[in-house]
Amino acid sequence: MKTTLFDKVWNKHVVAGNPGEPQLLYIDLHLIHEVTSPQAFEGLRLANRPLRRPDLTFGTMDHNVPTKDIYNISDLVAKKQIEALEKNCAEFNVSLFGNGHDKQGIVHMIGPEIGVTQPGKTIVCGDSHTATHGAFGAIAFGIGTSEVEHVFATQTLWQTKPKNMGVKITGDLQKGVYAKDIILYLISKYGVDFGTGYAVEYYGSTIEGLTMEERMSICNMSIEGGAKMGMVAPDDTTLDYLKGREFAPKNWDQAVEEWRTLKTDDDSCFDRIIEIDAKDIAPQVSWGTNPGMCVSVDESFPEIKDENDTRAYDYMDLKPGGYAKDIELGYVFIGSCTNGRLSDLEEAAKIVKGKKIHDGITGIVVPGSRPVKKAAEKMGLDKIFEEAGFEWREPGCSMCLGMNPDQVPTGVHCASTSNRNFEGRQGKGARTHLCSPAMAATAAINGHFVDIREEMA
Ligand SMILES: CC(C)[C@H](C(=O)O)[C@@H](O)C(=O)O
Ligand code: SF4
Repeated sequence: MKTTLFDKVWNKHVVAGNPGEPQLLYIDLHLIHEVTSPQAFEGLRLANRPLRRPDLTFGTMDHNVPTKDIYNISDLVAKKQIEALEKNCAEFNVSLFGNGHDKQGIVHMIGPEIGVTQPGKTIVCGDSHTATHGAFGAIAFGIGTSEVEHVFATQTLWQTKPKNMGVKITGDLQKGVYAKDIILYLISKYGVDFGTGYAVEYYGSTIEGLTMEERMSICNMSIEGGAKMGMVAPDDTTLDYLKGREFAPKNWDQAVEEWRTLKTDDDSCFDRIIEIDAKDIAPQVSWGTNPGMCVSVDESFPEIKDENDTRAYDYMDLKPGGYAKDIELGYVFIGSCTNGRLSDLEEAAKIVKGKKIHDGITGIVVPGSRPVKKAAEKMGLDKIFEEAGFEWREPGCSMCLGMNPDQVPTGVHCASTSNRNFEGRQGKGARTHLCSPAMAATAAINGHFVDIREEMA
């Protein structure tokens, strides 16, 4: 029978349960961070149970860590969570990339970097952006703390199988349009719930032409479109990325042979298909308080349709009919698990090289992981950013969310390469505008958004 990539991976992992009912899945990789693991470890301890597969579990510190003075954690909750993770990983024998470790990074960066994120795996983490790992052709999704405990104890998880959706993107992207614009465009056009109840596979010539880092940016934000999982079928690009990484399979040829079978047989296997022509996508900027509230940079903000829109306009202090270029920016943040990878920093650095950030703009660049930081410094990117007036920081989630000292002040507008623009996301009263690294970098130089396509023409 013809099936999808998703079905193939799912079916290989079912341990118990019948189709149409919740099924027990075997979990190949469990990633953990300091925020959603403490209670799960406590549960194990109280039940006097061991952690079943420490060798399939990897921890990192990301959400709470300061990006300036990394060992000086003044927030008491943050400090407690960081210390708990350290203690728990030592006690349960879990590899931890703790504060200052040379493999430390945002949890969705470390898996691909060390090569544990692989095609055909089931990957979970107590974090909603786990779909990032689906870019490798894995089933990867976020779970809650009680599920984290279940995986600790059993290396399995009960799940109801979602339906299959294909998002087919074909054609060439315009110059100045990036993976981030693809996913923001998709969510703004089809809504923040288009993917609810589905596992989404991104495919088509545009996707095939993207690098792994770009595919990760797209899969990462599947959750902002309601889908718990986003996938791309493995191909030569995937293999090239993985080959030689620390945890890449030792029996490489055999693994590749199996990975080559991981693809959707044909379009008829999907329950729903969305088709997008890449040339229709312009650089995106969000104007409101969810990632679906986005416009093309040259398009005016939409009319008010409902109370959500009214509330969003009030919170953002913007009006229908306005334009992104007129937003008075105060902050620019380049980083996060969506756009804190080397190619994102390279793209932004190309734009700021030899220029100065605009008066009144605070700009910070935060590599998503220590390996990215190191690689960027080797290329001299840190110098380019610093000479332009940006702060160059230590890795972490940073200003993506207000769980650490990096926050946008109340009422200030921030051009941000992160993935969420909810009320208060970057700090109390902060006003977030989601965009690509290139758009954020140009905005920093100009003091407001500009159409990057014109700058590149
Ligand atoms: C703190 C964590 C549980 C949360 C998530 O699940 O995504 C965070 O990473 C986020 O991006 O909002
Ligand atoms: S960078 Fe942002 S989205 Fe990613 S895991 Fe951290 S807080 Fe969540």
